[in-house]
Amino acid sequence: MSSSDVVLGPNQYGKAEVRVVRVNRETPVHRLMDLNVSSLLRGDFTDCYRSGDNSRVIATDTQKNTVYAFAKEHGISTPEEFLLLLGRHFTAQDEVSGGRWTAESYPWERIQVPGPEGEPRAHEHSFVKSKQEIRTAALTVQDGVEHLLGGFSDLTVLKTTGSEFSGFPRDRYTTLPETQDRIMATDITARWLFAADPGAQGGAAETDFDAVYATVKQLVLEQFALVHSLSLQQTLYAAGEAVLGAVPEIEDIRFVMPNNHHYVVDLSRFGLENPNEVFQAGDRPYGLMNASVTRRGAPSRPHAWEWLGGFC
Ligand SMILES: O=c1[nH]c(=O)c2[nH]c(=O)[nH]c2[nH]1
Repeated sequence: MSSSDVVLGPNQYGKAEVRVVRVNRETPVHRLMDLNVSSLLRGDFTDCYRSGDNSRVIATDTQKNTVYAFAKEHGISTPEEFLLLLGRHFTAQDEVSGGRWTAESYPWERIQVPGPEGEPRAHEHSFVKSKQEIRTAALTVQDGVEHLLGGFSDLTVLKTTGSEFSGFPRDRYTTLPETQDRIMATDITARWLFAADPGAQGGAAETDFDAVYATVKQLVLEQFALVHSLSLQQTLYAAGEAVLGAVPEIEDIRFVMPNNHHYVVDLSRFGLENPNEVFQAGDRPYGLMNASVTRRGAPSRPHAWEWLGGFC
């Protein structure tokens, strides 16, 4: 095979998992942002891969330093806005035509301490990590277009009733009994695509990313609780539909939901009844639901989702 028979395929490179903690000390009530940021650049880096020519390679170390310098110079208001700053900075450079910038944001809450009258108050500079879920953001710039995703991972929820699964086809390998009452539990990972260029031309100022985040999380939790579920798929769709109905800035929301099975333990061996009270929490295997819920007619924007493991 001659070297001309081989070509470099799609590629990106950069610094993964830059851990940056930004303290805002403008007032005695400090604010804290704790992020894990990755920066991956795209462009014509063929000569680097094929002949070791680094003359167009923005060092991954420089990318890391830029994250820290931007945290100082611009602060970190929201993960989405921080990624927009990074993406625009790098794509303004000749060598870079696009890229992918991602962030995980770890939530900290103020520690509650007794106030002067003994009532609880939020401490100014002491925090406790809140473990409910991790907020995420991802910005992809491809062919001059920005694709911005908000999201969260591992929002673990469980309901002890209000979930059924029946009516499915049976064949010689089907053993699962139909159930009208079961535990339903999942770790919800979601990403939502903002309508084209929410960050363009002052658009970032118009989109309140924190408010969108709070609304999406609340709606997803509400639907999980309130929908009498005939399947996890149905619950997933209801959550997506509620979000699209309430948040005009979002045009597509995608979920990854494992079905964290809970098996009713057979206690009849011990002469005991078990009317859905004692369960074995399953580990593996687990059901897995991946789906997107999209506005009809929304433009297809596959670049937003490519290489973002798990989302279809
Ligand atoms: O909500 C569910 N959806 C399924 O597709 C499925 N399949 C299964 O075995 N249990 C369940 N539960």
